[in-house]
Amino acid sequence: MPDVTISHLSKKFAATTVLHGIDLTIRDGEFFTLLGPSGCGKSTTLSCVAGLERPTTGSIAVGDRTMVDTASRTFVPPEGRNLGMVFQSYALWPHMTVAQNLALPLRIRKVDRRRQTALIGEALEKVGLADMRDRYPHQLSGGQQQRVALARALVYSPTVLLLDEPLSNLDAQLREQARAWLKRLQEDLGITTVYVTHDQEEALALSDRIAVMSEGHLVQVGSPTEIYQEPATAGVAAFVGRCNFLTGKVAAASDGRTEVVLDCNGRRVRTRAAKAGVEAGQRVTVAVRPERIKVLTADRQPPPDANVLTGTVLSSSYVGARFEYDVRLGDHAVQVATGRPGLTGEITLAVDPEVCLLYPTTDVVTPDIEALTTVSG
Ligand SMILES: Nc1ncnc2c1ncn2[C@@H]1O[C@H](COP(=O)(O)OP(=O)(O)OP(=O)(O)O)[C@@H](O)[C@H]1O
Repeated sequence: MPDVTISHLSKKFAATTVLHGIDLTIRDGEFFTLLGPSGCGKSTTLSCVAGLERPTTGSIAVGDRTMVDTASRTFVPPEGRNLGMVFQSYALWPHMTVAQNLALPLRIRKVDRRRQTALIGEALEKVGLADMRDRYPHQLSGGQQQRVALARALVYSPTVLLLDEPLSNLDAQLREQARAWLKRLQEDLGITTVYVTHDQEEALALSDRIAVMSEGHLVQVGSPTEIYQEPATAGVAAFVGRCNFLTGKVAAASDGRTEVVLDCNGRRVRTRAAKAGVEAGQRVTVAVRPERIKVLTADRQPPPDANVLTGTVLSSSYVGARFEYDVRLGDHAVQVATGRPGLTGEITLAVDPEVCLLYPTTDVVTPDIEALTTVSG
């Protein structure tokens, strides 16, 4: 299976630029996800790969085949690209059976009848629907319709699979099952896959690598663990998973550690070094995931290097696998996720400097203590 190489891809709609020079290589056999909030340009990028949109500038190649290059005025139409596509609306023809729906792309490609029957059988086998070929779409569940759409994208052996929010019409439980199934299928087929979603959990669960997009730019490209544990910006930390943000001022910065005086309670905390480097006196944002904050009890001593902070529990909720607490820290609140039930009143928190990420920005909104106090009564 080939790589997909996107170079200097820009797209304007009238006077508005929605993609600003995207450079990206999606590797052979990779499950690659474009992740970002609504309107950031994920679908437009995918549509440019599919040939449904023409870039304003830039080029896209699949393997060594150039699909579009604005410099040399090359443009291969969608039907000439041999890419499989599945969209949010499965777009199955309601008046055609499953087999007839799958036959359509084969007829367009002038595959002979006998070969069509064999290919349709194989594709339905792959998605586990071999016995449903004569059903109409309305006789199938949402999950089955989604599989038919996938089978239709696979039936002509595309070189790359392009999936635009294909699971978003399924209910939560079905969606999780479909996610696991899709991941296994993609691995079995080894097909290079470009997946578009705004659902960060889905992206983390499915992908080999993720590109986080914001306002037509790529902000970070990395494995799910890199994106979650080493977010490149406070914006990525906020978008992927939950995160606490505390603002403050750098007191001292030395190799590997930075000391920050927090605005919320005037306490000094040690953090990791900022990626971009910071100077004493600079305003910064400290970001910590809720599950990285440890709750100390009498029998549990803080690790030697940890930041130790006291706070007051404002509210708690039980979410099945863990308890979540809103904890007042000075005039701010932080979220703490832990297995410990029944925490109330004043508690002591330990935070390893290694899990305190530091960003030279103060642009992330911190939780409003008034709102939390009101909610908790
Ligand atoms: N045909 C079009 N004409 C004008 N503007 C468009 C067109 N298609 C997309 N846009 C604009 O381009 C921007 C990016 O849209 P795009 O659909 O790529 O975003 P997205 O990240 O996929 O969002 P969503 O998750 O909501 O689908 C948006 O501001 C959108 O309004």
